[in-house]
Amino acid sequence: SANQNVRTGRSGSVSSPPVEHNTAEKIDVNPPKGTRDFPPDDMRLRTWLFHNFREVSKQFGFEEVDFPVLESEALYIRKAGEEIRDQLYCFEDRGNRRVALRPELTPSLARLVIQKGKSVSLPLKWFAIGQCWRYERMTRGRRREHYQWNMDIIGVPDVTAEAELISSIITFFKRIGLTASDVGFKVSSRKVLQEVLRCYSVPEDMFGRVCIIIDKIGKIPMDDIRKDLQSADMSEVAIEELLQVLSLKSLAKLEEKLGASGEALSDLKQLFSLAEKYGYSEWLQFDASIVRGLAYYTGIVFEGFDREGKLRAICGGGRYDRLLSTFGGDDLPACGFGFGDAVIVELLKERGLLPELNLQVENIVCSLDQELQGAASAVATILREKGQSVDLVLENKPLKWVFKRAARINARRLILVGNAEWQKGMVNVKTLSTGEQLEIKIDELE
Ligand SMILES: Nc1ccc(Br)nc1
Repeated sequence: SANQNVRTGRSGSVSSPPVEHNTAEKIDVNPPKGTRDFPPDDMRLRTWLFHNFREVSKQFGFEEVDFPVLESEALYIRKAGEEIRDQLYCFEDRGNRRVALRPELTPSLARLVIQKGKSVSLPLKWFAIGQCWRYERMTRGRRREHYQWNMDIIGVPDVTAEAELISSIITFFKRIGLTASDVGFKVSSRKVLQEVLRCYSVPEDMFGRVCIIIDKIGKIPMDDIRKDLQSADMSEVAIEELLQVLSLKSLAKLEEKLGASGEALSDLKQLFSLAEKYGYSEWLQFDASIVRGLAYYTGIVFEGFDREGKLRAICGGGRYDRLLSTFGGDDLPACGFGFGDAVIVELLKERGLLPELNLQVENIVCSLDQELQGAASAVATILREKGQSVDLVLENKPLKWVFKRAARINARRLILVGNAEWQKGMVNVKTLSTGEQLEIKIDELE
């Protein structure tokens, strides 16, 4: 091009004349409140995390699924007073439809299962990694988006499904260097709550709401908990009995309280027995106070916690056998978990377990003469067609600049395309770790 003639040697070239002064109003270059960019370093860590999510999901025979980040608001309208409802990122679209950025993945999964109906064979073992949203007043300055790994088993009524899901999370923890000394699982069943409420004739339709109230223990004053329980038609006696049962941390004590015939106890006993067989008993503990904050759980619930007690729950899940029928579908037994991308990173930082992840490009290719830029592109193509990664230097740069870039991208080799060598059908290959330099025939490059 005409500009070509005015290029000044290696150091640089004349581009269009500089703008005298920039009159444009500077946009806010930060992402919207509560959201994150993922520049290369952060994106490498996220990719590493998601790779481990995927590897474990594959190891357990799960299939990946995905759903729109935008869903009908109706998926999340549950009357139990959940935080997820209070913080729904919802709006009316241009077609006057009430829609929401998904706050979690399970309702989408339930929707897809119903949509697929009889065309899929059970059990379904599906996993997804998706961005989830909440609209929270920025008073607490918390994030408004995070990525969640979900694994769900649809069509298995036995706690063998929950045992398998917990095993998959433990497999993930072990993969990234965490042990039972670092993290554990608190396990309970909502059937504990159900059995107590039945004893005190609390209406069944209060169940979800009572769970949400109980989940706030430790987050709001106990007086407010008691007031909320009273508003859920519970008597003083029922409330005290319930709070007493929720403080239990041993299955033996639970049996003393509820008797041996209830489903809660048999489910939990079976789960702990299966944990023994899987070899992960040391990771689990019974804790009746665990109810989780989603209204749709109906049975076993569990959450991963850091044993130092500094962080919020790492992950959580449980059985939700009635969710499909709330969407008008036929009920199917279902259980699953959600695992966020934030707390786990905080924990790995705490434990010094964040992986060293650097950009690694095998080759950097550069022409020593501007007439050989095309030749350099040809060399890059040859290497790439052999499956190698190449950073092709795209402008005339001083060698000092090239070496600096080679170091930054951790290139293994520097391929120099020079006139003399090119005339002989060769290039200069420098192994950067040893400094060894060889002239290699282009068709023998590998
Ligand atoms: N459900 C939800 C969504 C987004 C964030 Br951040 N936390 C929880």
